[in-house]
Amino acid sequence: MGYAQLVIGPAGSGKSTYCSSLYQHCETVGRTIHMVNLDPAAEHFSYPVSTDIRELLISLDDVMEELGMGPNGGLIYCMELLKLLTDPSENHRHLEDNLDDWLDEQLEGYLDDDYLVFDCPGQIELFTHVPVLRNFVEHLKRKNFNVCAVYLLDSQFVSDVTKYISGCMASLSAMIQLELPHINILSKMDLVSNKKDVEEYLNPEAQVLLSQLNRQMAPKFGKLNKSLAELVDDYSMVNFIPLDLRKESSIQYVLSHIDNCIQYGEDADVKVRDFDPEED
Ligand SMILES: Nc1nc2c(ncn2[C@@H]2O[C@H](COP(=O)(O)OP(=O)(O)OP(=O)(O)O)[C@@H](O)[C@H]2O)c(=O)[nH]1
Ligand SMILES: [Mg+2]
Repeated sequence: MGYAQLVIGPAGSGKSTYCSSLYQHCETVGRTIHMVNLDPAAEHFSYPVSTDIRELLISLDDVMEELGMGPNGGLIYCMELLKLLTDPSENHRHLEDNLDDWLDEQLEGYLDDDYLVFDCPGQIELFTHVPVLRNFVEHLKRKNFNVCAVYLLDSQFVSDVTKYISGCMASLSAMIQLELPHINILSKMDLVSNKKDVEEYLNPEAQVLLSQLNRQMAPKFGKLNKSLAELVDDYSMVNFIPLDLRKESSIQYVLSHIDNCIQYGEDADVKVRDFDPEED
């Protein structure tokens, strides 16, 4: 049995920074995690990468140059290639392996109880309707991994109810597409000066959302607002944990939620030193 976090969320929401802080935190408390880069466009890392998808892929630069694609379409193409590589062209001969074979090969390098953290690209298509990430997850599950989706949303984007709702919808579509245990995180809390503005969205009441939406939007949206507020309420898992990377206790809190989701440490003798939240 292995354990894995799939770190997803919109571009720039703080996924790689979270990965790096998580890695440092685990070093501090004497816990081993392995970092996997799934972003073909990534260039610099502030954590040691133990598995890197760029070894398998042609680089995003090549795709953009050879096929004349832009960065977003190019990246989706890169990720889709992982599945399509049954017939690699002359130029792409090193792409013969498909994703599953590559993943198998990589996973052989890990031990039974290892804990992997996958830093994903930020193209929202990848976890809303392009099947590649879903297939990837299915394969991890077949390999006996307990996987949790960790969805990051930038706290700067929940400053009002309409932005909050659209953030929820994106998270919800990832939840539905991936069908994984799912933790929502509100990232970059250090940038929020008035915590009250954000607090009401951490665990919101449908009624409050509805009245705020109605106040802000034209009357013709009334019916839609009601449905949206109910939807967010029905999926009561659409709530958010705030994350402030300056605070070890905040990282620890988020990590313990995720661990709980994937049942990490329930039966294993987990080597975690006692943690003192006062250290921040
Ligand atoms: N103040 C602050 N800035 C942050 C935090 N997390 C990330 N950032 C900044 O936000 C920007 C994007 O962060 P990344 O970690 O690269 O975001 P990402 O989600 O990996 O981005 P993509 O991989 O491009 O989708 C960078 O400039 C980071 O320095 C945070 O907790 N606080
Ligand atoms: Mg990143």
